[in-house]
Amino acid sequence: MHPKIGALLAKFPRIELIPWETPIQYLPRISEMLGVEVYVKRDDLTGLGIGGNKVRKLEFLLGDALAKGADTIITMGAVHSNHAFVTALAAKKLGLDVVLVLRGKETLKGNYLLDKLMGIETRVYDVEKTPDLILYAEKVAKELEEQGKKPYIIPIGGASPVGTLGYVRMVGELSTQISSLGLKFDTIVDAVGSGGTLAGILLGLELTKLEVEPVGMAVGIFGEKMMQKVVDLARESAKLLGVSVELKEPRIYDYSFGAYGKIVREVAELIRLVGTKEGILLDPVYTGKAFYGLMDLAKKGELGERILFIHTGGMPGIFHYGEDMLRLL
Ligand SMILES: Cc1ncc(COP(=O)(O)O)c(CNC2(C(=O)O)CC2)c1O
Repeated sequence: MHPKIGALLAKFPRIELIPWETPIQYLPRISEMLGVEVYVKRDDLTGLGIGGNKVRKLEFLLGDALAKGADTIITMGAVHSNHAFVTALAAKKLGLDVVLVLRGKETLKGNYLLDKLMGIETRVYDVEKTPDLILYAEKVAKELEEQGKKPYIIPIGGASPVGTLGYVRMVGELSTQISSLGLKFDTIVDAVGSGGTLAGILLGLELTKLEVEPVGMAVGIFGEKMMQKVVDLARESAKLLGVSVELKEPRIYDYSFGAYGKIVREVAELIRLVGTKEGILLDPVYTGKAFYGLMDLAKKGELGERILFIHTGGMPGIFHYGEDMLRLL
């Protein structure tokens, strides 16, 4: 762990949910296809339940919830939400109650099937966008308070200054890994949904002075608001840490293929390619779109000679949308 990052984060309550460092893996056959070196940081292997990037954020978010005496966790997402399921599983593991406030159709596939299998309480609402759920989540919190419970609301994707510390810590872990491997990366690429992961990477790179350019691949329609959210989150986390930093806007590209959650043939083909070439499974909502963007830009020479992809998990999405993808292949 980078000493400066370790020292800064030591003052925040953190529950260890990831008992190891996630590995960095070279992708020889994808690298050969692209003519540049591609590595992947296996944050799909963070280990709690379905793993993924949210577990890093939850170490600090659930640490904060417990420090504040919470007994019930509320969070939000689409019914296919990786974040919602892994939050619920971590909360249950820590002996906390949990209510998931979700949007969409109750489909017993992927994460929603896991929610039900684990006996997690879900409230599903027919709203357009996940932020529309905030009001419902606040109502659930009020209802719980009237029952004498102490609820703690985790925002969509865990995208808050406290949650962002999870990816500041990831960069602290990464910096010692790459110096012992003697590797220097030109770019670090991740999927952008609620923006917290990229925000943490942005701040972590600034604090460690690691000379790697962060590049985001937005999987929802990307607009100026998203960029602002990433930079604001990084700034608020810096304030939380009590550090003043100069933060440059990262490059963020729109690889949503027109809409968040839209299942497209190009990504189904990409998932099959990476799966059969490297034995690594990507998902159709997040990491498949982000890796498509990585390959697209790498072919144009826009990501440098050595690229690190953060595999942020999302496996259940393959089972939620598997039939849709098969019909496209
Ligand atoms: C597998 C996977 N990879 C990347 C991301 C994007 O991370 P950020 O939300 O931190 O930008 C998600 C998010 N998922 C959300 C969810 O509800 O699951 C927050 C949107 C993800 O699940």
